[in-house]
Amino acid sequence: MSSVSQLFKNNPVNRDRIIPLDFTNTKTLPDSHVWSKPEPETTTGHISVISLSNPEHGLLRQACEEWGVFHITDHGVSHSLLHKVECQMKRLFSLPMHRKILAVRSPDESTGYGVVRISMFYDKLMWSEGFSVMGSSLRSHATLLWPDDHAEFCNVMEEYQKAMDDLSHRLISMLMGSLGLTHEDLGWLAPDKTGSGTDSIQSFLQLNSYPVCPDPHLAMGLAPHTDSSLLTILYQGNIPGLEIESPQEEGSRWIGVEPIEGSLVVIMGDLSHIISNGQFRSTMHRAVVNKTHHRVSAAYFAGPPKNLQIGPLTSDKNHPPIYRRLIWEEYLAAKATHFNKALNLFRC
Ligand SMILES: C=C1C[C@]23C[C@@]1(O)CC[C@H]2[C@@]12CCC[C@@](C)(C(=O)O1)[C@H]2[C@@H]3C(=O)O
Ligand SMILES: O=C(O)CCC(=O)C(=O)O
Ligand SMILES: [Fe+2]
Repeated sequence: MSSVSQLFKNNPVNRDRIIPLDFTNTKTLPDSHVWSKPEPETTTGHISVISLSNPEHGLLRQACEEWGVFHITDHGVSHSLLHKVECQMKRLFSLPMHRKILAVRSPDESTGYGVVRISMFYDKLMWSEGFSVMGSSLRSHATLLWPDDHAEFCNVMEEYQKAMDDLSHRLISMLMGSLGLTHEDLGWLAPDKTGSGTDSIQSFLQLNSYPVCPDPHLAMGLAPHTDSSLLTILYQGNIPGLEIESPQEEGSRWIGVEPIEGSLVVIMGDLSHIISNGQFRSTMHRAVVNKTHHRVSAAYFAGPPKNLQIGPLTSDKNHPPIYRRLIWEEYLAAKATHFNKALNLFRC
């Protein structure tokens, strides 16, 4: 068992915060899902688009420092695989509730159907449902959803995870390269040819579904949070919904990250903020919902290998480390208790 899975055992979610509302049978927004008065209109920003065929370190670094988010093109993940992932997500979330519930995540488990874990930190419920995949239990959960017909779903998700493993290795190397770090500085980041063993990154796949909502201005798809990963690779199809907090007006303005056909979105996580000694921004983001389109997204979270200590990689005497060293599991445990205040607990 991975130590991240062990962490779920130690931090179980309250059972009543796992099963989502049956959205298909809900024609008006229940009070439990009403968030706030309407906020100011979301604006759009110039989020960088970086081609991985010829990435420029300067541009990459600037995107990580200013926004903490960027689009990637020429990433090598085929259109046909992205299309298959989207179809399989829609297939899963369109199942009737009585069937999805068969694969519900148990309170101390990482894999299965349910609401996202951060739900426990908010009084109101979110207008979303998810399917989380970690480790080897994908097939057993998919069998519960489709007793005779789960092979296609599993094959597509396994192929996608493999593609994301490769891509995240490349991205992590590039990002660290943009900070002037070499493979010697980062032994473990050097691509692991086998993709296995203790040296490989740990990952987690979260499939999100945001059903059509009767009153989107009063609902929340996914509440504001930062990701606890090194980085997250998000496939959001072509329906807008992802928003990031404005770097200039934190806490008051949200900027929509408009989908770009065939691109993927990279979101810097808290651990990249730590490794870069506070230079990379781990952006607060959220997902909003809409009245006409069912939106799905697939978020792949990449973290360091099991039990590997990470910390600020800086030898600059003028900028001593501002965070202490930690392992991913330790950080996730802090996040599971202190949520958005977790990062501060690791400041030197
Ligand atoms: C590996 C992880 C990242 C995550 C917390 C978790 O331990 C498992 C669930 C992940 C997820 C997926 C949806 C959004 C998110 C904020 C959440 O509630 O659960 C992330 C978590 C995170 O980045 O902290
Ligand atoms: O669906 C989205 O656009 C955002 C998903 C996300 O932030 C997450 O899963 O952590
Ligand atoms: Fe996120």
